[in-house]
Amino acid sequence: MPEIILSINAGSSSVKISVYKSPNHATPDSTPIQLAEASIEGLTAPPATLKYSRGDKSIKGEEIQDIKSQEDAFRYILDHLTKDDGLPELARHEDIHFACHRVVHGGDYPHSQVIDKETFHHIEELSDLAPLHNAPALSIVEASSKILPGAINVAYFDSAFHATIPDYIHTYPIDQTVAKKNKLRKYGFHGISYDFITHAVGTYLSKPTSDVNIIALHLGSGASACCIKAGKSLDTSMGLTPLAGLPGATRSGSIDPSLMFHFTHSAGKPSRSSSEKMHITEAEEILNKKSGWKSLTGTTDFGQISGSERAEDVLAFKIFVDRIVNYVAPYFTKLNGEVDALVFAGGIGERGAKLRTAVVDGVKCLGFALDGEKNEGSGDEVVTDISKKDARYKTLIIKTDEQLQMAKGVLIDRERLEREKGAGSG
Ligand SMILES: Nc1ncnc2c1ncn2[C@@H]1O[C@H](COP(=O)(O)OP(=O)(O)O)[C@@H](O)[C@H]1O
Ligand SMILES: CC(=O)OP(=O)(O)O
Ligand SMILES: [Mg+2]
Repeated sequence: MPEIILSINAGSSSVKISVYKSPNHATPDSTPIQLAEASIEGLTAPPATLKYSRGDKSIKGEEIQDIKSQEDAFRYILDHLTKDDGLPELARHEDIHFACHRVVHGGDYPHSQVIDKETFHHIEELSDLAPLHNAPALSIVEASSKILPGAINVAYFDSAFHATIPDYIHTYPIDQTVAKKNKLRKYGFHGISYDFITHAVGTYLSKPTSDVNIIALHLGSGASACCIKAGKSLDTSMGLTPLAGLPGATRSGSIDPSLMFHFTHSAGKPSRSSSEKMHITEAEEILNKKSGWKSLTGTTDFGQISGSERAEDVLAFKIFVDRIVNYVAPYFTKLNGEVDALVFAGGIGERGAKLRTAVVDGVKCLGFALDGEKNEGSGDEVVTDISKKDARYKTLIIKTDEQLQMAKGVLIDRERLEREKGAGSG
């Protein structure tokens, strides 16, 4: 019997939820059938907006009030889905069999986990290392366990895709006794998206994923770059936490680590937003929540920044381009120049034509070049080739879909997940 899968992607500025039905006689190679997709965006730039699509019905961006957190967004969307008469497959909460949750920091977990008390507690312990993400995702898991007691709640980790990064890349050159004891290493994030992207490029180029070599850029409210060699993560720009690497909506990205001690004398003190469940210092608060585009321009909306000629916006735009280019060239050399494509994904990567133009211009000496018209007009396809005809290397836009990647995972791993659910209190 077809089963209903709810796939929940809690980002730092948005919650995206898709509803799927498993096909009849599903196998691990089957693709879940999407019934509806809802998102609430702009959590860091209120009012939040709702988008919804089901068949031909769509809501393009309706302003909604009083949605202040990822949990509010989850409850709102679930209510919207169950009340939609055109979605009879999900009329009651009991109709949902699997609820997939994107969890950004999964520590050493190499793959998805059914969320029982122990897993929940372990993810909670990692909250300090993903202050914008793990706690909001867990608030959704808690709500989901109460509202959907019959569903199997599964955590999919952003960090898991990067388990293949070799030790000389994931090790920081610091005292190894402390590093090992406190598990201080590069983990990397946006992995569910990079997994989707790797498969999409393989399908597009008719290659097995194990032959895919790409430089992928997931650019959203949080932004990162990933060097994917033979279908596996070789390196990525985020680190122990999602703060490292590229700047984001409210995040500084990499800076000189000494800077904070000159910025404020209370860098090491607990921040006011620390709670019993999450301990973060003043420094972490400033660099995660009060930096990035917000600190430079006053807005977290990169769409607004790219369309403006204001000096602050132009500076923010140039900083982003500079930091992105700083990753593309080294990753190109790590791949020995054997590159299938440079890939743009995420809210800014998919919608920011001007940013793509500037980034590709910054790496044109490597052999990348854009077709101006294709770059302006990407449609609904999963993969859009925007490279100039005679470019040495391809440039692609990929509409990444973390929700679909998680739902596919359910069909691949369902036996293990059902076993884990049976073994634990799930
Ligand atoms: N036309 C556009 N050009 C550039 N950036 C855009 C455009 N539209 C939206 N964005 C940006 O996309 C970002 C959100 O990306 P998304 O990947 O959905 O976020 P999240 O990190 O919460 O998952 C926001 O900074 C938003 O301003
Ligand atoms: C890991 C991360 O930064 O995620 P997001 O871009 O969704 O905030
Ligand atoms: Mg995201």
